[in-house]
Amino acid sequence: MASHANLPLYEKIWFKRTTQRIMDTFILLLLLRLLTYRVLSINSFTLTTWLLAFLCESWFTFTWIVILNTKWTPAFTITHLDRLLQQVPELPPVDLFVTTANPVLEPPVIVVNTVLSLLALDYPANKLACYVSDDGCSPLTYYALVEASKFAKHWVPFCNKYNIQVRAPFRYFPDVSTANSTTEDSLEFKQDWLRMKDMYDNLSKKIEQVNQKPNTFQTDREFAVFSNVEQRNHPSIIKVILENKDGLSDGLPQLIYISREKRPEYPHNYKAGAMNMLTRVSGVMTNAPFMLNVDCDMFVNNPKIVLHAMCILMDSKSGKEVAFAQCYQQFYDGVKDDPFGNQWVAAFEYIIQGMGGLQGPFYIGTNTFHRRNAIHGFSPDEIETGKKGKLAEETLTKQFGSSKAFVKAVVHAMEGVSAYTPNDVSPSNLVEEAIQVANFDYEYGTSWGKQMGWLYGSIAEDIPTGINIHRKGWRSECCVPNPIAFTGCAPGDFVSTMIQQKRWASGLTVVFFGKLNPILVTLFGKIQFRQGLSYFWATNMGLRGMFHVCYVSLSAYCLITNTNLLPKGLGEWFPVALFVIYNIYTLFEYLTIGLSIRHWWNNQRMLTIRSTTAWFVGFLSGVLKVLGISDIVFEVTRKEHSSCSGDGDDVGRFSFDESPVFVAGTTILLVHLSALFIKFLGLEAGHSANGCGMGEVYCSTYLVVCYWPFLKGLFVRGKYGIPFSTICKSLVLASVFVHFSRSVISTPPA
Ligand SMILES: O=c1ccn([C@@H]2O[C@H](COP(=O)(O)OP(=O)(O)O[C@H]3O[C@H](CO)[C@@H](O)[C@H](O)[C@H]3O)[C@@H](O)[C@H]2O)c(=O)[nH]1
Ligand SMILES: [Mn+2]
Repeated sequence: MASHANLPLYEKIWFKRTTQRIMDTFILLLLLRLLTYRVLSINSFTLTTWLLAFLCESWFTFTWIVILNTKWTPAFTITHLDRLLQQVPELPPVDLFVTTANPVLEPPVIVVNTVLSLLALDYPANKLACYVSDDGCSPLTYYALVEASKFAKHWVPFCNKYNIQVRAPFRYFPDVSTANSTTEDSLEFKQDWLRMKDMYDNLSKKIEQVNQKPNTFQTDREFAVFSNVEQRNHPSIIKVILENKDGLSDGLPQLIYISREKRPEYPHNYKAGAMNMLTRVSGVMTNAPFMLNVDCDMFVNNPKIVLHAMCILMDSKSGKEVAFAQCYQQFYDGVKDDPFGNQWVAAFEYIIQGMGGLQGPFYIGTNTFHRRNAIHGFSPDEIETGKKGKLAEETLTKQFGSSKAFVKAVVHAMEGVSAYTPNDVSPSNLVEEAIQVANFDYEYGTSWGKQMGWLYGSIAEDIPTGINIHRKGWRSECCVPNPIAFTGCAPGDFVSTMIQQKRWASGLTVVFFGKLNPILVTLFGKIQFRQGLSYFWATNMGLRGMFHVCYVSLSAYCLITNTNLLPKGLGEWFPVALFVIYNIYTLFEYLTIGLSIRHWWNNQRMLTIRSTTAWFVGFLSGVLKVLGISDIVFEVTRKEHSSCSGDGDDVGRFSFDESPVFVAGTTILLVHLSALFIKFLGLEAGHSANGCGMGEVYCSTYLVVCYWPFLKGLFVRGKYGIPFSTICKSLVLASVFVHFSRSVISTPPA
């Protein structure tokens, strides 16, 4: 037994994918070949065409190098639970954060299931406190949580007794096979199972009923605080729903509901604001050295996950520099073969795992275990020195705000995990202190959201928050236990997917052009070179969209004007080879990890669609925000009970709305259709000797094939059709493009 004493709690295994390296290099050589062609053929193009093509192709080549850099030295981690329990007899407390913002898009029954799965974690209950932040300030969400806490008194013991794996009831019960236990006490189990199912059905019915008749609340004293509140104008509301006063390890974790103060004239910084508030409120109440953050739809799929994460964060050697352990995101009931390209299976496998071998994965906003000290903005060295020489209280107040209780918590946290002592005052007696730190004016003049915590200014708060942590010298690790730690809800349709993509692109564009630009932080911070390159890739999503649109327009322009972009004749082989090899290779990548050909094609098609629409539009709105011309709001994605619950046959069908994203898409489609039309009818404007060849025709055809769902959308009315106004706008834009191209070519150079 004692032999475990000094063994590491987790191991990191690096591995090599040789085929991948060979193929990557080969594709890189072809890209370089295209670039050389471009450089050598400068005289056969007009200057603008040449310059644009050159810029785009250099950008694509550079992007390819950056991707290689991210993918080439992947690593995964193995955690040793048995060693943890022997080396760390006293497990550290963990605060659990759940954020919700909109009771309509995020139905309370989903939030409740996430919370139930957290309350039922396989970890000493007296070490867990679950904090729910409700930016929707919805009495319904609160009511659902209160009812769920009653159910939890039965649900948690049931899960523990039978060692249930999926502890979110709405995922557990529909799977009827769970009712058949193989153990001896199966009769008892069956009875318990039925009893629990009954209670859960009751719970969801209650929530549903109240959902339909919201005025039921007005009579109840407990809900009095919610009367007359507006979502964007109300004082802080904090309700302690469950308390574990006796500190029982087999009792229930504490459960606290919070809706922070909001005033219409003040920004509340969306999710980042909510997370910072949660950090403070939990600091005042329980101040656990580690915090888990999940979105309201990400329920626990592996009840031992906290133990796995603790193996990483509590490891006495390498664990010390780890600021956060990031678990993968996986989605339940995802539409088959990922038609909207939003399940990210391949991305996690290749990109996030690749970063696992560098300074560590990005912080992706959810399913993350954070070290409180890192969120408080300290670097690993500062923790060491802070422990020795005391930091002046004045400085701390300036940084963290005027709450004495919270500043005390910060100092206490710095003393380290082993010095942790639980708060002897129970949360319900600390509500007043907590309200103070949840109020909107608390952060004025402090460092919250600027130097520490979740960063403000970008609606994609996760990546910059991670950059800010990494640049202080911290590392991060992937935590990938089997079964997977959390599963959640991918956007169920095309419109929400595009909303999400646009939000990411605009948010990241703001980061790219800001203080946390990856090049700057690599030069001036402690971000390792290759990590910096990966961040460069992550934050330039919008810019990639811009270059993509530029290239796509260029190829249409060439068709319309009968000029060429790609080499002709014998030289045609290498763009074709590039295209074919790239596709075979990505297909191979998908097949290797067990995905289907259909899945691959859907993702390829969506890559083209989203980068030329949502990323491009996101880029434009990000630039407007950087220039101070307009602001961006966080649009929450709709979460559904089951993404397949939709309209039967229509699952996976593309829906559209009036968003500018679809104007961009429709315009591109119309432009390419006209270009092909012009080419085949021989209506090109110019008749230069250097006319366009087959390369441009292939490009346009490929694009139209990718855009097939849009083409269908042109001829359908209703939800699955492109709105008439969008078609009109796109027609105008497309005509302007065609007309402009033709007029350029017919005007002889001065
Ligand atoms: O004002 C707000 C807006 C959002 N949220 C919460 O933020 C979370 C993420 O929002 P969601 O609409 O689900 O966005 P996704 O695109 O699905 O989320 C991804 O992208 C976000 C950044 O754009 C990250 O914050 C998320 O963690 C990450 O999962 C949800 O729990 C929301 O309730 C708030 O708490 N307050
Ligand atoms: Mn989400």
